[in-house]
Amino acid sequence: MKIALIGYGKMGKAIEKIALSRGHEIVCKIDIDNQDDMDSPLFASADVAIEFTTPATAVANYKRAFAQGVPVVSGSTGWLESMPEIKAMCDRGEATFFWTSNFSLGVNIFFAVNRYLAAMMSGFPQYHPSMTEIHHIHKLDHPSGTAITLAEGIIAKDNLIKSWSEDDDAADVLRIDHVREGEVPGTHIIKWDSEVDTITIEHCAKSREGFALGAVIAAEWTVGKHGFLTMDQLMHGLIADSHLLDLVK
Ligand SMILES: NC(=O)C1=CN([C@@H]2O[C@H](COP(=O)(O)OP(=O)(O)OC[C@H]3O[C@@H](n4cnc5c(N)ncnc54)[C@H](OP(=O)(O)O)[C@@H]3O)[C@@H](O)[C@H]2O)C=CC1
Ligand SMILES: O=C(O)C1=N[C@H](C(=O)O)C[C@H](O)C1
Repeated sequence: MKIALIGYGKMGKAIEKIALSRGHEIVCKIDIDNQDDMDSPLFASADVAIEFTTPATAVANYKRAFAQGVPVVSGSTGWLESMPEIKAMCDRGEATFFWTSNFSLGVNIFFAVNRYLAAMMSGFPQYHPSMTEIHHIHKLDHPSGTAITLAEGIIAKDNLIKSWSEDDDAADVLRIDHVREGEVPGTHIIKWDSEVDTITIEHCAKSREGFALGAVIAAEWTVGKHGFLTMDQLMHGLIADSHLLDLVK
């Protein structure tokens, strides 16, 4: 598979390593100083572009790749207000796009566990949830995209929690705190607290390798497909008994 990398930072470099080890070819690397190469025939020759840049630059990159007819797999976070516009482009047949807040297969299992636990908690109103995400000091956005996905899972499954917030502790609100320290790759902790006990679930990434491997697997899966593609679809293809995932959708 011919891959164009858009963004050659921490994730771009981790993805390059995994992609080469799986026999793929990197046909071009776009970074802040050679963005016009996205208009080149070399970029257009890619089977897929993998985009990891910044909240401020991601959407313009997607549109530039779509204009060249190149499908995009992206993990950039902090731009979700533009998601309806990007989805509409896919629905009109103008683009092929795969995005997830977290490509780690382990995190996607964690998403399912989170939804399952939240559904159970609808029957136990004495428990109230809160979330903490911990990342490296270079991260530009908060809360993390992963924390937002986890929060959406809780809101969808728990009858009592109606919204999330970074500063509101009301009974029907899920509070999300963020911590920025050192070079932490990404940790997400959800606590369900009652008067008598606390139930905690946690996912802790040990490195960026899991994100990068998931992004390359998603790119392999995307080639030849069309429209708006999701990690849920990919996870259904990956686990032997996809009925298990339907239980916690
Ligand atoms: N979904 C997932 O699984 C994951 C998502 N992420 C998300 O991915 C994004 C990138 O993370 P990370 O690699 O750690 O960040 P980095 O800052 O290490 O890398 C971003 C790179 O993009 C470059 N860049 C900035 N603007 C442009 C542009 N317009 N076109 C091309 N390249 C550009 C930057 O260049 P320069 O440094 O010169 O500015 C930098 O090299 C973040 O939004 C993060 O939240 C991260 C990990 C996993
Ligand atoms: O910026 C990061 O590093 C990460 N960003 C993603 C997010 O915002 O959820 C995924 C992962 O946690 C690492």
